Amino acid sequence: MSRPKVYITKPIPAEVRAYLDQHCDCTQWEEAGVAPRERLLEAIQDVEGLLTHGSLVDDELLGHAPKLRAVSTISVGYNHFDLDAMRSREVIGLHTPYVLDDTVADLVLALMLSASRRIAELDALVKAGKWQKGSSTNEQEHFGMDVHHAKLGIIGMGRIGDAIAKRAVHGFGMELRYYNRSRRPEAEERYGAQYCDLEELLRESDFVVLMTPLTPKTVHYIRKEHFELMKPTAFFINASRGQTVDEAAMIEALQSGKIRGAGLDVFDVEPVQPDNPLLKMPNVVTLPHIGSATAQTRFDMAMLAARNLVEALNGSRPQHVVKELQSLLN
Ligand SMILES: NC(=O)c1ccc[n+]([C@@H]2O[C@H](COP(=O)([O-])OP(=O)(O)OC[C@H]3O[C@@H](n4cnc5c(N)ncnc54)[C@H](O)[C@@H]3O)[C@@H](O)[C@H]2O)c1
Ligand SMILES: O=C(O)[C@H](O)CO
Repeated sequence: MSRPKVYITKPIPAEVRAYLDQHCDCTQWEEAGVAPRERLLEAIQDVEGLLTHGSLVDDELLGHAPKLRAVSTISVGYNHFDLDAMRSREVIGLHTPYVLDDTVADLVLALMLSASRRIAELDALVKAGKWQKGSSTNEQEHFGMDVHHAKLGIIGMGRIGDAIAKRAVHGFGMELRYYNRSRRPEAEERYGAQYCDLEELLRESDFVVLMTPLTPKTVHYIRKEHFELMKPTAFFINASRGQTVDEAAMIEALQSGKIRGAGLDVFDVEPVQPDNPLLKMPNVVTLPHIGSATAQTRFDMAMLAARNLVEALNGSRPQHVVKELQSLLN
């Protein structure tokens, strides 16, 4: 039986490549980063499978790959898939749920703690030699806000939301509200979480965490009117996608003191532009989209994505097809 041809759009761990080589004829982008669009379009003319990370999979790309049957992304988010184009060309899309939940949840807690206890700001102060003699953590200039026993609101209570809830409630004794597309009785039972509407969540929470996927319905999901509902002492944490928030409205809310601070792993434009006002705000913690970026978790994601692709190409029923394309399996 002939082996399916696969293109890999970015360097992957040797062990994952060795696994793929057992099942497929692979070609890989060997340089740093991700294959640039033009090179990618040239490379996929003959392939049946694509292993990728964030490359836009749209009608143009699919038109360059007439034999393509499956695209497997090394991410749980798949907002870079044009689902209509994939459905109409019968190309299956696969992603990597579950394996990164704990790692991303750890980072969300780190953002909450860093923003509210001013870790990055005060680290910079100490390193700049500006820790004045006589000042101590008891002095008001270094005060922050408590995370423990504060009120947390999670928007998008899915796999990662659940892992955040576990840490926040069981570890930090936080009081939890959540807003989700549908109610999650198991989260209510496990964490004493209270389901409420978005407005109540924003009004009541000391920390608002946004964890929805980016879909046509969640573009600028959190906007000016939402920041206006939040407490002036509240922190806004975004580890979903930059476009789920109206960034200009968030900047205005931070500049005018409508909210106290923010912890951001994602931005409207990535890498974030150097002139973005968020980068000048001491009350905002900024990270370069590293939610899942530990060596073990990135390895697990790459291996899962490779297994997903092999399953899809060898005719067995793949487990991690994105839900909008599962009808292609029937
Ligand atoms: N910063 C990072 O590095 C990083 C890492 C992993 C995931 N993410 C992002 O986090 C997202 C969530 O991942 P997950 O595995 O928890 O996904 P998930 O599907 O398990 O959870 C998402 C939740 O959001 C809810 N939701 C969807 N649309 C909604 C809407 N319009 N209103 C209210 N709720 C809505 C869903 O019902 C679901 O419960 C990913 O899609 C990705 O964009 C970011
Ligand atoms: O969606 C994901 O898995 C992360 O954002 C990494 O890209």
